[in-house]
Amino acid sequence: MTRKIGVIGMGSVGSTVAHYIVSGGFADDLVLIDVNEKKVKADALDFEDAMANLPTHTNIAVNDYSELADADIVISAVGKLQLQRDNPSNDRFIEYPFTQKAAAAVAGKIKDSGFNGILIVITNPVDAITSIYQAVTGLPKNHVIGTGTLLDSSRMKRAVAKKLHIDPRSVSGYNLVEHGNSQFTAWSTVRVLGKPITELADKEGIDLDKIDEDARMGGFVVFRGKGYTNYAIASAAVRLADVVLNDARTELPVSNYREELGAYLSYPAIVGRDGIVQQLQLDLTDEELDKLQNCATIINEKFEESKAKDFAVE
Ligand SMILES: NC(=O)c1ccc[n+]([C@@H]2O[C@H](COP(=O)([O-])OP(=O)(O)OC[C@H]3O[C@@H](n4cnc5c(N)ncnc54)[C@H](O)[C@@H]3O)[C@@H](O)[C@H]2O)c1
Repeated sequence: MTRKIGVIGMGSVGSTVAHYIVSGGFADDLVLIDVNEKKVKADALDFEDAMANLPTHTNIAVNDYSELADADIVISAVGKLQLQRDNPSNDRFIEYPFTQKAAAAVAGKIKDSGFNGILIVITNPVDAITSIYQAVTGLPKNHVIGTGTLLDSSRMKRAVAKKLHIDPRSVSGYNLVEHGNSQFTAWSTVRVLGKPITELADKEGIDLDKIDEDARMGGFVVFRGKGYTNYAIASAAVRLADVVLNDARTELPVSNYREELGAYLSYPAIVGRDGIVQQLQLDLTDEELDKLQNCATIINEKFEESKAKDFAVE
């Protein structure tokens, strides 16, 4: 069975996603799409020039939506990060006036291609944009997934792991709800060194509030350093794609539609070839439950305000 992935939007993020896919051999066929034809063609040629020195081969098609008809996965990295550079705000909604329209247009083309796989959304503000992609493509809700707080959770793991001088993969637990300012680390879910972190924090001198803030603002620290972020998000998106391709049924904190909260938001789910195959129910503390409800309300309000639902296709 061949593995086919489409990447739409070849800016800093999309081109890093594509490079990771090509260099890691995650797909047999790769479709690259961008309105900036010069850039996407140049990237495709650059990848093909890498092929002779790579361990695996990838077939690459450029700017052809019809190629998505039989793709397993499409990844949206469409965006306009210049808006963030022009208006430094620490708020991912700064891109929304552009991305809501771009996502709706791209989603229409994905739908017209006959694509029937799993759509992974990176474009910010990711929870609201994931809703738009689902509404316009009409794909089942469990087939449209935002990378959500998979990235923020890995930022939290990095901060905890550095404090304890261990591998971030030896930290488990989640940042929840919005890939944005209302997110929070659900400390009741975080375990390390075989214990709940809440039992270790005082003894090890770990300031949980500071790490929570670190995870929330980590992206902006990287952004201020180089004007974009790419490696960590590309790793998260390609991991998610690989979990789908392998039908791995991995527990991941990704943006998925939670019926009881009426929104796409990050909450751990089991992910496999059929997208979100099982939704989890965490035992959160009362304080965390309050934060969760508050974040869900914020996400819903922002989505309503934007009139993004106008993009829904009946
Ligand atoms: N979810 C996350 O954790 C996360 C992390 C980092 C970045 N992002 C987001 O990912 C997106 C991409 O980031 P970036 O730094 O690569 O931005 P960028 O501005 O460098 O690149 C965006 C690309 O999208 C292309 N594009 C725009 N409209 C398009 C359309 N209609 N069809 C096809 N291509 C189109 C542009 O030509 C450009 O090449 C942004 O929205 C950014 O905020 C999300």
